[in-house]
Amino acid sequence: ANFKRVACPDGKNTATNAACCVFFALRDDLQENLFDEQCGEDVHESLRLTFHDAIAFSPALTKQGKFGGGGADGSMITFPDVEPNFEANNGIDDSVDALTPFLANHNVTSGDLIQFAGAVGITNCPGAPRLEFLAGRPPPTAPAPDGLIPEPVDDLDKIFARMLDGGNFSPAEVVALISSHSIARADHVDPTIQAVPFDSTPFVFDTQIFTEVLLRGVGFPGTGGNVGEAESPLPLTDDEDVGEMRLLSDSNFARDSRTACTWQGFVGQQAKMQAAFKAAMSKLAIIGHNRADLIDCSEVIPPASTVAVKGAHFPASKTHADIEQACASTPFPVLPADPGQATLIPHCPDGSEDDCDES
Ligand code: HEM
Ligand SMILES: [Ca+2]
Ligand SMILES: [Ca+2]
Ligand SMILES: [Mn+2]
Repeated sequence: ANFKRVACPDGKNTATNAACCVFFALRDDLQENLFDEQCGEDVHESLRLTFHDAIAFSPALTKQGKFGGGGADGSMITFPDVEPNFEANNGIDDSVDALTPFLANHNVTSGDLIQFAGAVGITNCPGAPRLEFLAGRPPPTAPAPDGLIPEPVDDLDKIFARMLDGGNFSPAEVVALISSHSIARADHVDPTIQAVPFDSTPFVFDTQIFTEVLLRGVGFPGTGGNVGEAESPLPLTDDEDVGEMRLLSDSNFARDSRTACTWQGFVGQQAKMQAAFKAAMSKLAIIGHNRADLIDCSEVIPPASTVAVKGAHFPASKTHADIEQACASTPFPVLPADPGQATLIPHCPDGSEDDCDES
């Protein structure tokens, strides 16, 4: 092996492989001009885009002689008038529009840009692991066909089959990937409210998503009756501080006998969740490619956030009695409860209620 580092043309950095050099400036540009070094909306939407670009890949379709999509190939960005218009990609155009300008100033492919942005972005989120980043995805050849993105209304048989076909993911790996919903807010599930968080800490990559989705649902934030939505334990809403939303699919993962124990097993287990998410993301990020064809540029990803993360807890007004135990073999762990009445979930990463221009 040759351990000599190459000097990058920027005169500032060295790299294990010359192919990694372009990513240093891209990293700094993304952090300064898109993410603002925060775990805000653009980070969340970039992470969602890593999934929607990658999972649109189907060996099952290829076997039928049809084009099954190119996986993590940047098709979402290169053909912006096709896949972003599919119903299951509603809202993905925000991240496509945000990332596209970076291609003008950085010599990278759209497929590399998407996975790189996701990995860089989540380093702004307390609690998130540092992901692997491999470079060298070729440009996409065509947009993926419709129908390959899981939707919250889909039953679990359908979601598990799609995730197996698309990324060779087991149900346990699907649950690990849902850690991403710890830094996630819905803009399009309920048309009357935007930036509706899936847990009470949408700017922290913690295990609250696994804790809170197991709480008994009591109502809907905004309006009821939306497709793919289940009742939430914390629907309290006040203006921009919209209450928590639960996706029907997340509700099902938490309660289905195939995944309930994996789901509960992440409650309060931050390091275990981080490791499982990182491993599953390593598979997701290279769907449609051979690992051996890519170059490891993980060194360009910033270190993980060192901001301390509060341990798993019941949000104020909730206790162990509100848990709907679904794992048959292991009792739900004992957790502390925040005191007092139910509180609103802040709309902004800095904890304020408005003026952060994040929707
Ligand atoms: C497998 C089943 C999944 C379903 C049914 C699903 C569904 C959804 C839905 C409906 C939204 C709300 C979109 C909106 O209305 O704005 C959402 C948001 C999000 N999803 Fe998923 N998702 C799944 C898996 C994943 C995976 C595997 C990832 C990443 C690895 C991911 C990352 C995200 C993120 C980060 C957001 C928040 C985006 C934002 O805050 O703007 N999801 N998901
Ligand atoms: Ca794609
Ligand atoms: Ca969270
Ligand atoms: Mn959003």
